Amino acid sequence: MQSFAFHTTPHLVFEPGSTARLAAIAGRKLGASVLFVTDPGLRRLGLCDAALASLTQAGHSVGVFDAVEADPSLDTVLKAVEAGRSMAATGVVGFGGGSSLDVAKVAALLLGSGEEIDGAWGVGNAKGPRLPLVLVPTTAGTGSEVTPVSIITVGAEEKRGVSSPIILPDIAILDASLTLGLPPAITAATGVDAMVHAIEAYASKNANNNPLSKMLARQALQLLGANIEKAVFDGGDVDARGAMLLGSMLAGQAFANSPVAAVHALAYPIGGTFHVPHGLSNALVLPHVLRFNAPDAAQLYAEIAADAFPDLAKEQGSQGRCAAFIEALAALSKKLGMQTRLREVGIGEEHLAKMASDAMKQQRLLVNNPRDVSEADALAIYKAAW
Ligand SMILES: NC(=O)c1ccc[n+]([C@@H]2O[C@H](COP(=O)([O-])OP(=O)(O)OC[C@H]3O[C@@H](n4cnc5c(N)ncnc54)[C@H](O)[C@@H]3O)[C@@H](O)[C@H]2O)c1
Ligand SMILES: [Fe+2]
Repeated sequence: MQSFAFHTTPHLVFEPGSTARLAAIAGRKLGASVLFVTDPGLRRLGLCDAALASLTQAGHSVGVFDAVEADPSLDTVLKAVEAGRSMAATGVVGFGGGSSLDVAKVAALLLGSGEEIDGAWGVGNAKGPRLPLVLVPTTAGTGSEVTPVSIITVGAEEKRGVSSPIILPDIAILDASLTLGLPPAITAATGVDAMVHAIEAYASKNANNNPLSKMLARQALQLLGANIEKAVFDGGDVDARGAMLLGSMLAGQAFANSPVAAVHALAYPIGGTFHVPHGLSNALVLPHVLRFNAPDAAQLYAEIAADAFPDLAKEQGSQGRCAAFIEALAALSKKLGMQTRLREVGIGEEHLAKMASDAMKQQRLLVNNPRDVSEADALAIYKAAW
């Protein structure tokens, strides 16, 4: 049997309303002075209030850094670190979507170790130790609360990653009540992102592809497939919201240990350059990348097709079931009201060549793809998606 290693967040709490008990759940881990990292929209909506009250009532002094933007920049990370230094932070809470969680992860690393970000980019280069870290996701998408990855935008358009088990948090708190007001478009995009994590983890060619990730990916697809429409069209359905949050976490655990591939590699130039939300970027290329991969991955896609879409169990043969799976994914994006073509999100055809060349920089992801992708292949995929 193939050898593998598996890392995940050691302490998980899944309970609606649990952020009101954040300080009790964290115990003494966070120390006296807590840097709370979030975004301005969540602050305005009052979603952070229960968590903040819990921390202050437990006697922590709390500094709120609420300037995280979507696809956060390096500048934002450095400002968060500065805020943490000026209050002598002893612990960090990340509260929000993937953007806030990713900033909190790197801030905890740089504050704890004093290392420079330049030496931490890439896989396994962070030195640590980091400050104690608690993450609270408010979208059901990235799974960042259980991944060793932080994605930061560097310069005008390059998305770069820090990947190291050191930035897995001590605790992840999954409170589905926080996601009840997540707008339909963000619910759809983040939900599809989670589905892509499960699909790419399952079919990953990575040497560490392992049975735990495969099992988690399938369970994730069952939860996400059965609940994504309910969550988008009836956002107040707490059971559907809980299933999406759990599904995104399971998909996160899967891809944290069996990494994502060409869908993400081709999505990053769309998000980085054109500021299209991460989940939508993935959805735009998803059917086209899967069609490209099908000659080498039909069997794998056929294995998971009925997890996401139970009706596909009736499709006979792996080729037919794979093709039906890809069509069902394309139809899902449409049903959820998402744009389905690159031209619909304002990308001119003249940009496709540069995007294909940028996608080639994501070799850390492309090496995991079940089929080799050349720059010409990437361009053909973008053209099909245009
Ligand atoms: N670390 C990882 O493993 C990983 C994996 C995938 C993606 N990412 C990164 O995560 C980022 C995307 O994160 P995201 O998709 O979660 O979105 P996000 O964090 O950028 O948030 C998107 C918007 O949703 C709003 N929002 C979030 N939660 C809400 C709620 N409960 N109610 C109302 N509004 C809410 C935010 O205020 C924001 O305006 C990208 O930078 C992407 O590259 C990281
Ligand atoms: Fe993603």
